[in-house]
Amino acid sequence: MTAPASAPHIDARGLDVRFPGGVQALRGLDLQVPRGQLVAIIGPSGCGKSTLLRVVAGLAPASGGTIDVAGEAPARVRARRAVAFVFQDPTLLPWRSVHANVRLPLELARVPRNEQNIAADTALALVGLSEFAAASPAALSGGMKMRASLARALVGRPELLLLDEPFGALDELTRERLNDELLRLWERDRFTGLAVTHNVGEAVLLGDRVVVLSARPGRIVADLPIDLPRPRRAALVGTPEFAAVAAEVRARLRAADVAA
Ligand SMILES: Nc1ncnc2c1ncn2[C@@H]1O[C@H](COP(=O)(O)OP(=O)(O)OP(=O)(O)O)[C@@H](O)[C@H]1O
Repeated sequence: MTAPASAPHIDARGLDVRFPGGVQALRGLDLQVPRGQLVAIIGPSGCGKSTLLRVVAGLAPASGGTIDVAGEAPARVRARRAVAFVFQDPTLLPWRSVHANVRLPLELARVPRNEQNIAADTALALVGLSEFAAASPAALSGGMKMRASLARALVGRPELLLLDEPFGALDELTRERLNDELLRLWERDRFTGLAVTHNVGEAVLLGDRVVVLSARPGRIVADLPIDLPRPRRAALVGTPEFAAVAAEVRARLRAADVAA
């Protein structure tokens, strides 16, 4: 069953997550995300951001409330490979070439080999890694590994992309470049995206909205629309309009942290 096009792509209501040891990561979280929207999630350390992504991905169960993705249970969406995850660690398989890593999701989905190759070639070209298709992941820099990881996530054209602090381990310039690349990919595919970040500037640059979580147990304490024009690129970060929006987000984040 598919939800009507007007229904939110992600619909979490009263979401609770309590781990078996008793830690409550999320409490009463309500989040509705329309299809094609890019939402940045920010909050104090340990407030449940990764847990939220894991629940949306169908990798962890909710203990209370409801969560639907495209009108279905998240695990079903994962089973039909409509969701992709990008972590801080690019997790490339060292014994496979870059190309073989990128086509892996299609191989697992038993897509015909020629289609796998075409899609992997396209994804690698989009992230500027065509020349490294035959290389081993060990030959890539940190930024290039992350590009390969992005290409692998997007090779199957997922409806939903979950990003968990993906560029956090990279130097600032590489991070800027990758954010530009991510924005370009989103402009092409218009997937729905949830991006967890610790960086206020990154949240404002990427997000149609910035959702601020409270300290654990996480719930939404601010949901700020970001009305900066698109297409956006990292150069926007230096403008006064950007600085004003970022200052507002920073103030809300500080308030969430102090409330802890
Ligand atoms: N499998 C688990 N079992 C028990 N507790 C867990 C488990 N996973 C996470 N937690 C706890 O739940 C809370 C939320 O963790 P989570 O990783 O979602 O936070 P986060 O906001 O992503 O953190 P950070 O900003 O530091 O990356 C933390 O207190 C964490 O220790």
